[in-house]
Amino acid sequence: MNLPFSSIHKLIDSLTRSNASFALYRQPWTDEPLLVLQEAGGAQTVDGMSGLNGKRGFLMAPFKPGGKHPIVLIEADHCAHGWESISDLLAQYAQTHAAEIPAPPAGPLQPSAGQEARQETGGQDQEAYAEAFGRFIVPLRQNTFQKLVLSRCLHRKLPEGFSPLSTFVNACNSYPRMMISLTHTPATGTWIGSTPEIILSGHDTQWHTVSLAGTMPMQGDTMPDEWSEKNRKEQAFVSEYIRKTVKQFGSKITEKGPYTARAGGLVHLKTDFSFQLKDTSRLGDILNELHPTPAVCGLPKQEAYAFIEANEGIDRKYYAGIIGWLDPQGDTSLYVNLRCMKVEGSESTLYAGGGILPSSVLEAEWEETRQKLNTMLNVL
Ligand SMILES: C=C(O[C@H]1C=CC=C(C(=O)O)[C@@H]1O)C(=O)O
Repeated sequence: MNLPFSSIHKLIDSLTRSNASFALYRQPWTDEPLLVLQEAGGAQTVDGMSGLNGKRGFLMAPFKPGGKHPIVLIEADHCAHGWESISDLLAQYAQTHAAEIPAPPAGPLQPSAGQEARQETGGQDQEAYAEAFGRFIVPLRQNTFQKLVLSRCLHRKLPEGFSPLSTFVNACNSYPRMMISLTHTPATGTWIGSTPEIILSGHDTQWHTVSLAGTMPMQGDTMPDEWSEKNRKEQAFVSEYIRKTVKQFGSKITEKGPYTARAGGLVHLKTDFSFQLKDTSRLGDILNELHPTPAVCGLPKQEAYAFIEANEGIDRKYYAGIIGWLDPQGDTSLYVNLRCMKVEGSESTLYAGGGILPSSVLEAEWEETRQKLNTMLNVL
């Protein structure tokens, strides 16, 4: 994917410092950027996932919806696809909203060679992660939980001349299999992500979700496919949960997998679930049951949800939440917001987690989160 004209490039970057609400995204295996832009004001907030029933728009739901992190729906007052139409739309928008768009910062749009400030400014260090791992492993080994997902965050100083749009385009070019997004609303702030995990997609009666878990690094250009017992179990828990949930809502369920699927420099175990829905007016209810799947939370679900909030030691915000286009009358493509970062001022916060079972080993889990964090670090 190429960058748009420099004026549009600067404008998109400036919008991430304004009160505008927009989502720029690219679907897997396409080369076309899509823009959803709300005409004015903060995006609509929705009470609970079921409040999404019948609604249409670009959705950002946090891991745990609540006061500080609302479920947000960007209204599709304007939609465009391809840089040409996006440029036309944004040029018009800039004319009518000139007073609200901050001037671009002086200096180069893209960092020049050797300028990448790979400076860590904090986040969870290995010691804090080890302590959290200790808190998670005890109830797992006591069989209170079957699985828990432990996450961490990493703060990085942004490189000089950092451009959200350049990072978005870099991610599009580096990760053809993933859904890439650059989103901004006053309530959520700015997020950039590169996710491999669909939570719900489809149209009319034909619907799809996946169970994705278990991780190994790519071996050069080869996808490894010798999965450990731990990885298989970890993914089987997710499949079991999804199978049960899909049965509540859908019919004619078919399953394919588990098989090895690539996601950037990593591979995961994946199972596809296809099913039919009689009516699409309750997509919010389905999301309410599906989210958070044991790929990002744990089992039993409600207890794991509460345990993670009390013991993980980080605020996941919109990481491990839901991101994407919701349209009960048209096409829906919603993803779990993984391999993502929040951009704020001169800093970014990157997030990654991994499934912990009683047999988990601290060092291996830390290494896995490090590899997952590299997905976004590599395009920064
Ligand atoms: C929770 C994350 O990944 C999930 C998806 C695939 C594999 C996972 C794993 O192996 O633990 C996680 O369940 C993350 O990327 O932060």
